[in-house]
Amino acid sequence: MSTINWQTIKEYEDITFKKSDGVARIAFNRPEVRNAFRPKTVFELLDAFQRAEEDREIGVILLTGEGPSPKDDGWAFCSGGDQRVRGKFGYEGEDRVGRLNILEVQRLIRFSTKVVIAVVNGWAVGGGHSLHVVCDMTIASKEHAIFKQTDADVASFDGGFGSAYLARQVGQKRAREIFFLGLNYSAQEAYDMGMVNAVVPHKELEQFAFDWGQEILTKSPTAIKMLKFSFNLIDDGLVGQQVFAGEATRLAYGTDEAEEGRNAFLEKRKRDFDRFR
Ligand SMILES: CC(C)(COP(=O)(O)OP(=O)(O)OC[C@H]1O[C@@H](n2cnc3c(N)ncnc32)[C@H](O)[C@@H]1OP(=O)(O)O)[C@@H](O)C(=O)NCCC(=O)NCCSC(=O)c1cc(O)c2ccccc2c1O
Repeated sequence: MSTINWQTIKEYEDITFKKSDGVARIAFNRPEVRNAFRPKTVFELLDAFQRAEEDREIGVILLTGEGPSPKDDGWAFCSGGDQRVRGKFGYEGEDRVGRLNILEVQRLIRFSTKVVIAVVNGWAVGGGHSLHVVCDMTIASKEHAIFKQTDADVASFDGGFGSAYLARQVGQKRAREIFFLGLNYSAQEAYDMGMVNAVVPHKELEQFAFDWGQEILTKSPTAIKMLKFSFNLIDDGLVGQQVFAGEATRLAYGTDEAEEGRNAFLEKRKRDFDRFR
């Protein structure tokens, strides 16, 4: 068991962002509304995920929710879009622009070169459920995690990762049940279905997730990154190929052969790749 020493990286209003020994922790911080997100929350998430992506010390990102609620002690990972600010064209901030910008967060998680783990400490509902789905792994609180897909209740539908990728995890029949009925599922039920990796007593949840992070950090970062994009590739089409190929290009840039190509151009001389055949 490793000691956690969270240090705040940046202060935000709707989220918290900390790191300790190579592991970042990004958490929703609106526990009074079960950590529902508004556009401001999402802008802050985008900023934190981008910072975590570019921080070379960080190899693993935990996504979780602050809690419990000061109102009633209820725990939440995330209850999806804040329905109080939903307009005709999406979720509105002070500028009144309607946004569905949580989809950008989903893409950052999906295409992150780091391993992203959902640490589900309470309700994972609607768009919050979709976020756990898109994370690389999910660790759930035995006592407090509840998985529920309410999209159809509020006339919304995540037709991307939230549903289609969920079906990859739990199978078509179960995924349709989750969306069409909107039932509550415990951590153990979610584990049995294949959408949760581990069920952990609430008090040990964060330490457990942090320890998994430490284990992942002992492994080759290049291998982990290429494995993640290999897992993604079959479902991500040409974009998946682009992401995977981008990392292949990065690896190629590190070779003497690539240096010869660049140097010959810069030195205005004939390129010579003979020694690389
Ligand atoms: C999450 C719950 C099941 C929890 O139930 P519980 O009984 O424990 O708690 P309360 O219902 O009393 O809630 C406490 C308090 O929080 C407020 N609240 C909870 N969730 C939200 C929310 N999402 N938005 C606004 N406010 C919320 C609740 O009103 C209470 O406030 P008080 O003032 O009364 O104390 C239950 O709360 C629940 O079902 N919540 C709603 C879940 C939901 O439907 N979420 C939206 C789904 S749609 C979505 O998230 C979504 C977003 C996107 O951006 C998309 C983009 C593109 C495609 C799809 C998208 C999408 O589907």
